[in-house]
Amino acid sequence: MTIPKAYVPTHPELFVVEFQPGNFASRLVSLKSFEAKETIARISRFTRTPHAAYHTVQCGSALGDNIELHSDLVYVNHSCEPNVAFDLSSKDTSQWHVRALKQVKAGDPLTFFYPSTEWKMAQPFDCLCGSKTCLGRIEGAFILSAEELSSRGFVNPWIWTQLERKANKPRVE
Ligand SMILES: C[S@@+](CC[C@H](N)C(=O)[O-])C[C@H]1O[C@@H](n2cnc3c(N)ncnc32)[C@H](O)[C@@H]1O
Repeated sequence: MTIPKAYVPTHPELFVVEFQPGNFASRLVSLKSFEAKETIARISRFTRTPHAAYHTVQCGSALGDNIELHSDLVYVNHSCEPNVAFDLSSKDTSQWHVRALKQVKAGDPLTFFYPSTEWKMAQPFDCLCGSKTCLGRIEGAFILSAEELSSRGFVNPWIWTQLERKANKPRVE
């Protein structure tokens, strides 16, 4: 994504967006260090949308439970070994936040595990995270096992609910 014409940084004290030419190659880099479990930012600038897209984040298990981020947080890429969690588990949306899963140093790109929010992604992609436990194609949680999910630090509750539903669904022969 190239720099959008009207771009204004939303968290200039916390992050910088490194815009890269080419398809979806931009990323969000931390300007500060954070300890594991520390809250990095509230997820506060968003609107609900019924339409899932590559830039939306799922926030529940009902059809249309998606939010559109109107902040630099939209540039957080996926990693199979993420350093932050997008925690939208509270019923109180003012509690939704991004939290460090491990130590984050100034200069580190921020990454979260997309299947921790997304059951079935609108736009799957081949992961370039380069981690040892990289899953390859990222399509959402629906094709992953409980083991593959639970080793990523944090997964939102609706993903566990949807996984349970899938496991209890009678198979159609
Ligand atoms: C919400 S955007 C994140 C910001 C994006 N990098 C950009 O330049 O706009 C999500 C898209 O970024 C790309 N992306 C994110 N993480 C990736 C990864 N680990 N490997 C390859 N592409 C990734 C995918 O195209 C994905 O659909």
